[in-house]
Amino acid sequence: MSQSIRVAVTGASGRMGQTLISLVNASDRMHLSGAIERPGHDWIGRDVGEAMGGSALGISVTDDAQAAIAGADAVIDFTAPVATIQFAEFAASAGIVHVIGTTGMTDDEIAALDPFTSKATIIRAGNMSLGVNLLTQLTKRVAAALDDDYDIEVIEAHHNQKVDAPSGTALMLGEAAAEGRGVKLSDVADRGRDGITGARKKGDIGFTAIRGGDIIGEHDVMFAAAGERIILRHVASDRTVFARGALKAALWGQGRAPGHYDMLDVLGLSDPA
Ligand SMILES: NC(=O)C1=CN([C@@H]2O[C@H](COP(=O)(O)OP(=O)(O)OC[C@H]3O[C@@H](n4cnc5c(N)ncnc54)[C@H](OP(=O)(O)O)[C@@H]3O)[C@@H](O)[C@H]2O)C=CC1
Ligand SMILES: O=C(O)C1=N[C@H](C(=O)O)C[C@H](O)C1
Repeated sequence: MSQSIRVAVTGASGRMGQTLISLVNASDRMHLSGAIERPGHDWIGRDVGEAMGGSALGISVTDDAQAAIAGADAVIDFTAPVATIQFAEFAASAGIVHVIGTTGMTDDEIAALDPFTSKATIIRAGNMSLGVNLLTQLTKRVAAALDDDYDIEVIEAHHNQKVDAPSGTALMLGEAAAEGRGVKLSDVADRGRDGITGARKKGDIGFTAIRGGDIIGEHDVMFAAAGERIILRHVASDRTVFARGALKAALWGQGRAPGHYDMLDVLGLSDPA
């Protein structure tokens, strides 16, 4: 049997942080070596299992991210863009795997990861579930098969605490649709309709974001034409679908050359070169 890998989790108190810690703890292929929160957080110094309302796990929550990352084989990070860039620097110094689920990163923030990809094995995706990654491939195929008589709309729904829109997943699906159509998403994205917008521009890819209650994550890609609509849909009803993908990525990255990968690489769903 291969050795159990050491995993540090950032944003330990967060929705994803807690889901990840539970799954890492239940895995026989990895164990929790660090639980990171920001300085001043009231979990700092507490046993993370107890802070989560369960039994002790023997790991105290720390605000020393650099030390926790240096003592891990992989860091799994679902936090916020500025924090993620800092964690990538620490992952590069340690030469380990950095699994990034954080969304809402601007193009400049994504580019800020570049210097670290020569030393860290970065695996980043706006959605780590198998279902959504498969859906991106289906979206690309359908978009390639249809002409622009079919208006493409991406509709997403999330809980009322989500801070970024459109969701990372919606942008992945929009990119896939644009790629299938042979256009650049930045040239055709319509991201904020309000007021007298005028008629829909042919060829645009529209985005709509719903926020409410405890919705975990729902995404539709609609292809709407005169007389018919095709709707591709993914519904997440449990955050473990994202966490399972992240754990898979942490394992896949072990021994892999430094670089910037995505979940299609991990899942073997990338198009052949
Ligand atoms: N790729 C995917 O499959 C998925 C991605 N996500 C993304 O993951 C991110 C987190 O989502 P979620 O867990 O719901 O959010 P939460 O707000 O529940 O958790 C975020 C955590 O990160 C912590 N954090 C923020 N900034 C820092 C920092 N500078 N240093 C250390 N910790 C920090 C927060 O601490 P504090 O409370 O003190 O701010 C909090 O504990 C979002 O970007 C979300 O879109 C979510 C689900 C799936
Ligand atoms: O913030 C969330 O909750 C989620 N974020 C990701 C996104 O922005 O797409 C993935 C998932 O939909 C949940």
